[in-house]
Amino acid sequence: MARIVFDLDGTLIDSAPDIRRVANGVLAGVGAEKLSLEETVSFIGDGAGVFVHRMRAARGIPDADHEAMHAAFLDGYADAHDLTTPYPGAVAALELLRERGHRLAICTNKPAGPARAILEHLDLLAHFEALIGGDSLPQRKPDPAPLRAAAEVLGGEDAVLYVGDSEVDAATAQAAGLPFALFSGGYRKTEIATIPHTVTFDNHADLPALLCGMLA
Ligand SMILES: O=C(O)COP(=O)(O)O
Ligand SMILES: [Mg+2]
Repeated sequence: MARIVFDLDGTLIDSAPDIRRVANGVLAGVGAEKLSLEETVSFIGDGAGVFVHRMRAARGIPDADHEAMHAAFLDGYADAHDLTTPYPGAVAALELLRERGHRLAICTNKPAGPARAILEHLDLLAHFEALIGGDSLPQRKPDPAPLRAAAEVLGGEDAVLYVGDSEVDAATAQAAGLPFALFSGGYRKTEIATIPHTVTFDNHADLPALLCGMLA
């Protein structure tokens, strides 16, 4: 048995199209050019505030506009659901892990409200006993505190594994001293070989066996 903590965006769900739609609504509000999907993906990973900062930088929008754009972004984020899908095999993998008695949690840099809302919308929230978002603690990933907090909420003595898709997730697991499973098909920005990981996978159907191997 293990405590298995998952990242969310780019790991369990392909949420970039919804994030892009929200971002483009905010950009339209200030008369700026829209983001491509590739740009959107490249801005994801460090939470909503950093996302807004990166999109402003890309469009030359001044710091003075940050507060209003961040607020508008969070507003739209609250029900950004329609274009988001779980990765193929992810739901079955979560179900199997739970059947086997593992305890699951989420540690994401997405704000906790939108993270909870999208999981509820996809009927996945009940799989997770804990959810730590990018705004749940004063620290966010790659600080190890949110990952440790997610594991602590699960409680018990079982081993803790982290599953994620990005450089930030790898750094977080390293800082926490925990094994890390890297999904190669998410939103990473660099080559797999340069991202520290214990195992890597490109198909969620392989995840239960892989995680079992990490515990052996
Ligand atoms: O919202 C973000 O920037 C990142 O979200 P993630 O931590 O679930 O990948
Ligand atoms: Mg991610």
